[in-house]
Amino acid sequence: MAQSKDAHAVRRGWFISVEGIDGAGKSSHITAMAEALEQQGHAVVLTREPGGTALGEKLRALLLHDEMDALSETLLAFAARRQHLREVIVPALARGASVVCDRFTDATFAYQGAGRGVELSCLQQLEQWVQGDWEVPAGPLATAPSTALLEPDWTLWFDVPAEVAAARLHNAREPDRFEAQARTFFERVAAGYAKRAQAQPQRWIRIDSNLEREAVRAQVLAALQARGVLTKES
Ligand SMILES: Nc1ncnc2c1ncn2[C@@H]1O[C@H](COP(=O)(O)OP(=O)(O)OP(=O)(O)O)[C@@H](O)[C@H]1O
Ligand SMILES: Cc1cn([C@H]2C[C@H](O)[C@@H](COP(=O)(O)O)O2)c(=O)[nH]c1=O
Repeated sequence: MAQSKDAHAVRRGWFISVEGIDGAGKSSHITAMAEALEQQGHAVVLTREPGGTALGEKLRALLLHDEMDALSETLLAFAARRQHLREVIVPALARGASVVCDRFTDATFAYQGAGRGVELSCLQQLEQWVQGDWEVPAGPLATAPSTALLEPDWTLWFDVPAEVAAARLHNAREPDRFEAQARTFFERVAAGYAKRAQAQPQRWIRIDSNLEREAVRAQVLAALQARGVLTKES
């Protein structure tokens, strides 16, 4: 029987991003999430933004430690992202691996957009330039390769009040340039995430991170199981 060309096409893996204000507690769960995927037979690339490539890690050091204006921050975040897509994310998805990314473009909309006040139209233009021209196989949620913006299939958003996050970070480590920001900055960033989540509810998974670590972990697993990313035995 003749088969369509699509029947032989490689399907790409999951593209999952993880977001939240600094101190939300996401790092505590990302490795466990990647391990759970691996245990169920997925090849997984665990990576982060800014970073994930040699250039990206240099840009990360600048972003986290050097003073600069908000537009410079935005441009560096997108430059790191472009290289990350070229070297790591797109090749991984193309060979069928899943990508778990500690922050992606939603962080730029939340931190530089809502936090610093960079214009939405500027962020949207950069997003289109950086994420708009990749050819990757269809994702697990799609029936055909998409020519639209390359963005995560799922975004786990660790939501916690700014004062709880600040209390968690207090004395936890030497603060970087973002972690040293005032509470009001993180309230704006949190509102920025909430707005993004409201605009694209099909992609966003809100995790109530204002709970004991074990309860947060249970929510993460349940959310991924409910969406068929993980099977029940994880
Ligand atoms: N559920 C929790 N309850 C209490 N403390 C927590 C919880 N989760 C994480 N922490 C603690 O809060 C601090 C920040 O956690 P973590 O580094 O995982 O946050 P993060 O969201 O990854 O932050 P950042 O984005 O700044 O790296 C750490 O000291 C961690 O041990
Ligand atoms: C991708 C991205 C990140 N940031 C900020 C957010 C955090 O404060 C740091 C990264 O630190 P983490 O410990 O890895 O969470 O960078 C940003 O401002 N804009 C971005 O696009």
